[in-house]
Amino acid sequence: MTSLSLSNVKKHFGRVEVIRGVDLSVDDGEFVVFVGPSGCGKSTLLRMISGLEDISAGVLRIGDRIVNEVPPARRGVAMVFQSYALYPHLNVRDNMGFGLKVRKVPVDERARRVGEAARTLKLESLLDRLPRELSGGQRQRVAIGRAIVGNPEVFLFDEPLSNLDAELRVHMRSEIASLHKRLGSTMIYVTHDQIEAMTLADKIVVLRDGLVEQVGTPRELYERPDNLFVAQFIGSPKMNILPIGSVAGALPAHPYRASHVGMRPEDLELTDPGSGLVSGRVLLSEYTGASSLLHVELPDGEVFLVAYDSQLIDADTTVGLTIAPDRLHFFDVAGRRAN
Ligand SMILES: Nc1ncnc2c1ncn2[C@@H]1O[C@H](COP(=O)(O)OP(=O)(O)OP(=O)(O)O)[C@@H](O)[C@H]1O
Repeated sequence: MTSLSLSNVKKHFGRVEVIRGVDLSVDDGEFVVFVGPSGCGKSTLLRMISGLEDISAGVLRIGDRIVNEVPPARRGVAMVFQSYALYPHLNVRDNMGFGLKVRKVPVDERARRVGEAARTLKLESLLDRLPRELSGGQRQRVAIGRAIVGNPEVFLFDEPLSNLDAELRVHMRSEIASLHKRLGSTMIYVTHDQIEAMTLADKIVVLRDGLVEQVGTPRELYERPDNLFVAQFIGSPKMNILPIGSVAGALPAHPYRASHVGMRPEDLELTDPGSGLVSGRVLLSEYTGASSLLHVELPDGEVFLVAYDSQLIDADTTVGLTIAPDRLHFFDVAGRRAN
């Protein structure tokens, strides 16, 4: 277990700067998730922490050591990849023990650590199988097992579940959460999946274009996004945003110098046309089981998403939309949170 910090960390590939000055601290035992649009630098940042990419500028500390120049094997980190990266010709036992063998850990110590990791990950009955004889979820468990046996101070996960089908993802997600609880290790995890980020993270880091947009707990990011980008990135379906001018007359009095107002789909309620904040025409009503998602076209052509109970509403019906005043998110002209 250990803490970790990045100070003004940068990365150039040739003349292109893809990580443009990141400051971040990760506490001992914390589960931190990196999210952000494709190409924003999540994997690059993770690979810089692991030592697979060098650091162009800034300082990376793991524990109280500066590790910029420390080779990957000496950083006390272990990385789990999306592609599993198992050796196809080695069985599960040897895949898990490979790193220990390279480090010349004695045979019985190796066997003990592999046995313990296999028990933790319920792989005991599979130790003699080759990777091709395993399911995707079992392969990923072996990859995690290989990380565990090295007894790392920090686990790094690069989209470890994205090759799995939906059901297995949910299952493995809960396994990773319980692994974190059991080991208490520091973990950094890259994902595209909002639910993974929201459910696993103690702290989410939202990246955009090589910079940190906001760091916070899932609840902080969801309930008080710092800016328009985070407001629209976190949450699915995403937050509806309107220029303040289009609803100014209907908004409750407020002291904010705001240029945009945001409303989460699940905070909106239907009301009689003309009586709410805005009115619009139902374009589409999508039934998703537990709830429906209404697409409502406002007079200026904006389409609002509204999460609604399971009842469907006919297309072309005109509806009013209302929201509790304390559920409104205000943003200033620069896109920063105003309330
Ligand atoms: N070896 C490399 N050489 C040049 N450019 C690279 C290299 N690796 C990554 N990049 C660029 O750096 C930027 C960040 O890439 P990175 O893979 O870190 O993004 P990401 O957020 O993980 O994306 P994704 O979600 O699509 O996996 C991208 O613009 C990418 O094209």
